[in-house]
Amino acid sequence: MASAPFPTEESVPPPAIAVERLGCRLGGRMVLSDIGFSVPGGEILGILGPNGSGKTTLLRCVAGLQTPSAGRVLIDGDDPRALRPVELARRLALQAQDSTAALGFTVRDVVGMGRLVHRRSPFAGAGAEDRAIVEDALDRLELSGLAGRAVEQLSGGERQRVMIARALAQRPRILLLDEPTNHLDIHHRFAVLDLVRSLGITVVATLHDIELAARWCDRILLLADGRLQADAAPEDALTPDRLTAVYRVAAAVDRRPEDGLLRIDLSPLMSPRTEPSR
Ligand SMILES: Nc1ncnc2c1ncn2[C@@H]1O[C@H](COP(=O)(O)OP(=O)(O)OP(=O)(O)O)[C@@H](O)[C@H]1O
Repeated sequence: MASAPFPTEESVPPPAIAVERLGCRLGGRMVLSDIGFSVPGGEILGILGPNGSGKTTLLRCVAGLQTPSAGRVLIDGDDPRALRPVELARRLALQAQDSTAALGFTVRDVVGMGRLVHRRSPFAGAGAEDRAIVEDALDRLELSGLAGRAVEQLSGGERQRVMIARALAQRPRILLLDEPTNHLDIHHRFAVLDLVRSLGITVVATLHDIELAARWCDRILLLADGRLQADAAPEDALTPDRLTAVYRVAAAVDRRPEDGLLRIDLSPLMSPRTEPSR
């Protein structure tokens, strides 16, 4: 009987992202210490943690925009800072929170910027395929009606969708999202996260909405003070005790009886000052 070849070390692909003993010093302070994890291709990883815990810095290290002070990041086995910018941008797109670089352009122009890394030369114009991909990204993010509008004339949520559309137009294998839902109304939160999941690509997203993250992510990294507190499936990472320790809130976690989705109820910790008087 013919047997399948046993995978050798060379034939096993590296994880899409590997982070090894990463440390990052900013302003004379270690804002990330001893962070290690890997992300297999196709996984959706959420990075959660309180303000200032290091989520954006970690995402910037993965994107090759921030040089670590210790350890390393590998994208498909390569150091992102050693790759040519165009090569890195074909593998990985970052949707950052800041959209100021888009000001002065129309929505369609900004989404079209995602195609620049695929041009054969910097002087080549957009081809039919580029234009089709841009229209598809506009349509998916419900932006077709705003395509001719200047970005500065958009609301915060519309602008956020433009930056996501631009990242999608880049057609990356890895998508890094920095708080992709913070300006979005509830319809667009679900729509954008469903859309991203449907792409089947590797995604790393920083998120503040704990329940949304629990339902959407395959795995959660929980950060506090620049250190990893958990790296596990949502139900194992987001335990009531851990949520209380990290976020300083009271937490109850259970599953909705109708569909088994995680339900996370958060409330302020009772202190003598906030306790209602009888
Ligand atoms: N350029 C910088 N120089 C010095 N310190 C910085 C710099 N950028 C960020 N920091 C500090 O690093 C820490 C981590 O910041 P980071 O933006 O990664 O946190 P975060 O978890 O994304 O926060 P938030 O939830 O508020 O967006 C914070 O204490 C922040 O003040």
